[in-house]
Amino acid sequence: MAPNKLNSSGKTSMSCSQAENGFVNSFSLFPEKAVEEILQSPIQGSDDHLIEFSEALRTVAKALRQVAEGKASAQAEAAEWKRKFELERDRNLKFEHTEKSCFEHQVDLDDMRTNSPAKQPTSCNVANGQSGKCCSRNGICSHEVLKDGTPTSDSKIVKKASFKLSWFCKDDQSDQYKHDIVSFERGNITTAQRSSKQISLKWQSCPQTVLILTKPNSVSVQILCSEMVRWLRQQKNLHIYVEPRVRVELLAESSYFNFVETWNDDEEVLRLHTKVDLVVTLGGDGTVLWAASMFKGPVPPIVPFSLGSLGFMTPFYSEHYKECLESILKGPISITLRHRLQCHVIREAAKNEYETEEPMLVLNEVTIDRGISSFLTNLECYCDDSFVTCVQGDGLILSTTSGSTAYSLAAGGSMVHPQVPGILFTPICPHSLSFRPMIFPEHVTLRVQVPFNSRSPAWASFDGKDRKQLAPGDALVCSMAPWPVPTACLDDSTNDFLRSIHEGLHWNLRKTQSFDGPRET
Ligand SMILES: NC(=O)c1ccc[n+]([C@@H]2O[C@H](COP(=O)([O-])OP(=O)(O)OC[C@H]3O[C@@H](n4cnc5c(N)ncnc54)[C@H](O)[C@@H]3O)[C@@H](O)[C@H]2O)c1
Ligand SMILES: Nc1ncnc2c1ncn2[C@@H]1O[C@H](COP(=O)(O)OP(=O)(O)OP(=O)(O)O)[C@@H](O)[C@H]1O
Repeated sequence: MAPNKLNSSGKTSMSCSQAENGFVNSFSLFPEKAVEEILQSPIQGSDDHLIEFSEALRTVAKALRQVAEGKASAQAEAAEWKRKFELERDRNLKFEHTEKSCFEHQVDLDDMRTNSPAKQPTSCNVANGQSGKCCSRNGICSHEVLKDGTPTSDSKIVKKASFKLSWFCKDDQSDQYKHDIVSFERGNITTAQRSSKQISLKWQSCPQTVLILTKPNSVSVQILCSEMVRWLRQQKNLHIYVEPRVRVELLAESSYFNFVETWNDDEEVLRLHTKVDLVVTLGGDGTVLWAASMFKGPVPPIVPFSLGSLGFMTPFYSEHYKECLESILKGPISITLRHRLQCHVIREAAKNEYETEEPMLVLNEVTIDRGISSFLTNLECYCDDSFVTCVQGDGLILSTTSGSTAYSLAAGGSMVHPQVPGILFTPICPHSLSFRPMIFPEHVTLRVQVPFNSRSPAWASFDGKDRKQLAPGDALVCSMAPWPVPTACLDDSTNDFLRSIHEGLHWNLRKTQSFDGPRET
């Protein structure tokens, strides 16, 4: 239930208006009216006893008020926990149901593979009939994330390459998984070893299918795309998927490209992750955002080639595409797991929290702004039901760390290494001198609510696209999505990130001060 809905049910002190950036007026409860009435009447006499008595009464009234406030807030909290528990239980029941049907589906697929051994990848345990045992504790196996072996429209089984993700550190060549170690020995808490090192992807069977996504209306991209398709087919014998628009372009060039596959409807796009081993993007950052937006669930590894003006997420040079793809197809690949945010728009008219529109997944950010309205936006923000602040200004950006170099940066937010899991909370032109940007940890749920008394609606946009109006009473709820976007690194996450801000932004570029001058003696 929305915090303001809790308020509107109006049973507790938490329903007080949050005037002035949410400072709660907690003096709305007067549990002992009788005592108050006595106190309201001015003390006429100057008798010491009378004064003492009235002070004692004041103390009693204060204590009673505190007790009543405490009780009301405990009741509200209990109601909130009960509500959360019920929602969670419903969700789990739904989830269990979905899991069960997925499992049954997977069992069917395993059966199909067992019955047609020629179609099984050789090096994968799952395909060898040990489903569920292939993923050791030392990494993440693709079969846990990407369900493979979905039959295509012509009933062929598409083999999906199996891979393993593991932590990798430069000075340790062993494939061992590193844990975050918290030691409680002798009461000392230490983090002895950090796990967040470079992530490495190792193919366990060869990639078979590549999806190529291209920036539209670019001749250089079109030329590179047809060259790359030929090379991948002739030299690597891969299955190639492209967008319907691109297939038309390729066929206009030559009927040779008849082997290139595409899709007919959105349903097929939703199943793409079950067929595609690798996604190649030819364009700028916008094309990477486009690629990510096509996958509403798990995302196959993306290899982003730079054909835009700036490229914060596109480290690969298109001139060297053959060498790059050779080494990517062979593996291992350094990977940046880019976190995404999952956004739900909750309409005031909805009957409950989960009656929402389709969730939107963003790789950069969700922006809530004033749109074409000239009024100040007024947005109430909550973090896990705790009131954060009320944004009064042009709007608010909730950004991933990958998006930290995009709009959030322009609005004054900090640049954050993309491997850091967090949600940036960056105001756009706040009309308050003290509103500094913030970063929340990954586990929180943020809620941005357009107050009922707002002068105008607000507008939400997702990675700069798909604008949605938020009327007074509507809210946007945002949390970390369970499906990150794995992008291949040219070098590693840190070097790629630093190179992008040096080359893309000329970050902290200044002529070095000369040695030739005054010196401290
Ligand atoms: N004032 C601003 O800086 C501003 C305003 C609106 C949108 N944007 C950004 O544009 C993004 C949409 O990109 P698009 O290419 O579809 O639109 P676009 O074609 O308008 O390009 C926007 C610019 O943002 C850059 N960009 C995108 N993602 C980036 C990232 N993660 N790090 C650094 N730069 C990045 C692109 O390279 C491009 O130069 C939005 O997600 C938003 O972050 C920025
Ligand atoms: N396959 C695609 N289909 C439709 N639109 C796309 C596709 N790929 C990219 N776009 C859109 O095209 C626009 C430009 O793409 P992109 O940012 O990759 O190129 P760019 O503008 O040349 O790069 P840069 O912003 O670095 O100069 C973006 O808004 C993006 O969403």
